[in-house]
Amino acid sequence: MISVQGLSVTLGSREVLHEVRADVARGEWLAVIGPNGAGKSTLLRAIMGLVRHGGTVTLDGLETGTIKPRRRARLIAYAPQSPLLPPDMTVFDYALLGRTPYIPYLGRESRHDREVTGSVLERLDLAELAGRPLAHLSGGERQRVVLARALAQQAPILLLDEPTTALDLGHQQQVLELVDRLRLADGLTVLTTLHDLSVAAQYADSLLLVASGHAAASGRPSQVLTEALVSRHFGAHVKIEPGPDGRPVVHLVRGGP
Ligand SMILES: Nc1ncnc2c1ncn2[C@@H]1O[C@H](COP(=O)(O)OP(=O)(O)OP(=O)(O)O)[C@@H](O)[C@H]1O
Repeated sequence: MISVQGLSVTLGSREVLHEVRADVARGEWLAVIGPNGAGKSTLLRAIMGLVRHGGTVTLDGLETGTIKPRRRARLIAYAPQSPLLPPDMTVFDYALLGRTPYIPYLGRESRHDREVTGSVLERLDLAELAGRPLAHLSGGERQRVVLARALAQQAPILLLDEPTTALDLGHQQQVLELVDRLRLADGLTVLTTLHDLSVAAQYADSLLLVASGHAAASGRPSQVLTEALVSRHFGAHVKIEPGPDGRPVVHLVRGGP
């Protein structure tokens, strides 16, 4: 569904990504992990066509450069890490922007568009805030509104850049479970960056470890999350054990590195 081949990005005079390769099959969840500044967000932005890049990105077999914007918006939804939000726009109107690819030129949103938007807000605990201007939200509420807009788009590919950083534990679980349910029910293909390695291992089918702009490792969570790789690329001293479901859980070891 998503195929990235030989992807390189230069920002300013620095090559931020070098020949990165990634494949995500329909209905799969790939989590991109890696230290700060590794190039994770840049990878997502390149897949979205928001930064110039070398190499190819294909979505559902189509090279991104050849997809018309409206078609692309029906194919892929993207929730950036911290987008600029129009302060006076209400939560509902902002989430409704996700329906733009379905609204006819010079037309208005349909009842169905409003229903989809309302249902996404409901599922993200935002229904009560629907009329609130974006400037009057907490950081975690803002983050969920950005996600609501992406989910309202109902695209089969979902790109989420650090979707849970500002969320409390309950809302983290709510968001990740919702994405997982949509993936299992509708065959959504999910690519997300995640800083919490245990969470990434728990939800994703496979992990891509990006370090200094290179794909340093990829595969099943237990193949990528080894103490040696985490120590080498994150400079962290950790203990990794299988959790109750057999997937790796990463513990920080006090006193290191
Ligand atoms: N416009 C720019 N010009 C030059 N360098 C840039 C530019 N934008 C980002 N970078 C650099 O590109 C590198 C990759 O940034 P990116 O945001 O992709 O990292 P990341 O892995 O998502 O990091 P984090 O975990 O901190 O969010 C960083 O070193 C960053 O400083």
